[in-house]
Amino acid sequence: MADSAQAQKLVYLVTGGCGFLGEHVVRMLLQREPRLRELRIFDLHLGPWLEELKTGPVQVTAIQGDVTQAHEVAAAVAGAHVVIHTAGLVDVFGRASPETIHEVNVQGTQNVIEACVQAGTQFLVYTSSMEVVGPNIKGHPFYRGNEDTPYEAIHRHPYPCSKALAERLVLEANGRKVRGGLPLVTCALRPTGIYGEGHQIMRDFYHQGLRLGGRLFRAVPASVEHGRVYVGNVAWMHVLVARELEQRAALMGGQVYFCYDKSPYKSYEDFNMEFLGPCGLRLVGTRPLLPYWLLVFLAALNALLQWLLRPLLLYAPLLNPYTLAVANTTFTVSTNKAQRHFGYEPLFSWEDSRTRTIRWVQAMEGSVQ
Ligand SMILES: NC(=O)c1ccc[n+]([C@@H]2O[C@H](COP(=O)([O-])OP(=O)(O)OC[C@H]3O[C@@H](n4cnc5c(N)ncnc54)[C@H](O)[C@@H]3O)[C@@H](O)[C@H]2O)c1
Ligand SMILES: C[C@@H](CO)CCC[C@@H](C)[C@H]1CC[C@H]2[C@@H]3[C@H](O)C=C4C[C@@H](O)CC[C@]4(C)[C@H]3CC[C@]12C
Repeated sequence: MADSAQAQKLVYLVTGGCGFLGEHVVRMLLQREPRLRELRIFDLHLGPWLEELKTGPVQVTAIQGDVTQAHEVAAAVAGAHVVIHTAGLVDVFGRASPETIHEVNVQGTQNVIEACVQAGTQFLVYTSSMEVVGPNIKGHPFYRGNEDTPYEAIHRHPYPCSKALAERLVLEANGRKVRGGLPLVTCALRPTGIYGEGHQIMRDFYHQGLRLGGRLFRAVPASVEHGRVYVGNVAWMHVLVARELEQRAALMGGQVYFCYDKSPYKSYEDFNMEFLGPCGLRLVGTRPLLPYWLLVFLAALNALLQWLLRPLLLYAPLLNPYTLAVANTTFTVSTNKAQRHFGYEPLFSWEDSRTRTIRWVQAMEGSVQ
């Protein structure tokens, strides 16, 4: 008992800790980081599920705050040993303005970096995204690439632009002296499309399928591969990186790592059917039912309607020119950098990841099961 009390000395802060990924990171830290004394969870919106965490041996501190407010971030970071910065505005549907996306994702990240420097916090893990690399605006495929694969990363959409800028800030901050004179050690994790319990877009597809009488209609060719990774494995990578950053600062500082596991390479829609199929949905068509030019036209129409209706209401359907381009461009990773640098192995097998996700869909309100 005395040993474990002595070992529990670290204070972690997770920004965005109430989001889809953030909640998994929080729960994973509590399960798998024995050195934790206090876990601070910082988010714009705090979830009620946090209450159940407060009865355990680790002090759980919920902080309602906004990453764009430097003083709120500074107060949350003060005294923390490690910051895991997952907070972000994930918007590829035109819900938020480009300015707001920039403010949250870029200025928010700058605030986190400055807070670490001022507070003397030495370890910062940033949740980046595959979109920092691609797909690019030219629609070039990225086929089973790794962190060193040459690729023309050019973006126009506010979300990938903001993630790329924020990632650069984090990597450039590696080595800066924090209060007390020690160097800041940073790194960035780049998940591909995350899936698993709590995934809002999976929920949207499921409900859309139910509304369409248990059917979804194929829009993307089955040959287009889209990288996916299970949320539990992404969370586990964050926990491992945070743990190893101190011991392997010279190797890991300033590095980027794609998040990967054993999830199969498939098209976005075929991959979703791995979970939605067993829950009673059917994907109609072995080839896209509509020609590509018509989808491009519908996506452009949606963008126009969004613009026209903006003064009256928010029209933000799943299909727009950007989401169509992403879904239609092969982007998959094949790498072992995380295994080589910090011993990462996926914690959840593909079978486990699939079963857990199916159970979650089945438990959803309105489920056909
Ligand atoms: N979902 C994916 O497929 C995916 C893939 C790659 C990278 N990412 C990255 O992972 C991170 C988490 O994404 P997610 O899918 O869990 O999204 P999410 O929207 O579920 O979670 C983001 C969290 O950040 C919080 N947040 C937003 N603005 C904030 C602000 N101004 N101040 C404080 N908190 C704020 C939100 O309240 C939310 O809880 C993001 O940085 C995202 O860019 C996500
Ligand atoms: C053409 C439609 C017919 O069914 C399908 C549209 C699917 C899109 C809504 C999604 C296809 C690829 C997704 C993105 C990808 O998985 C990676 C992402 C990175 C991450 O940082 C944020 C989420 C996302 C942009 C994700 C969003 C939804 C898609 C564009």
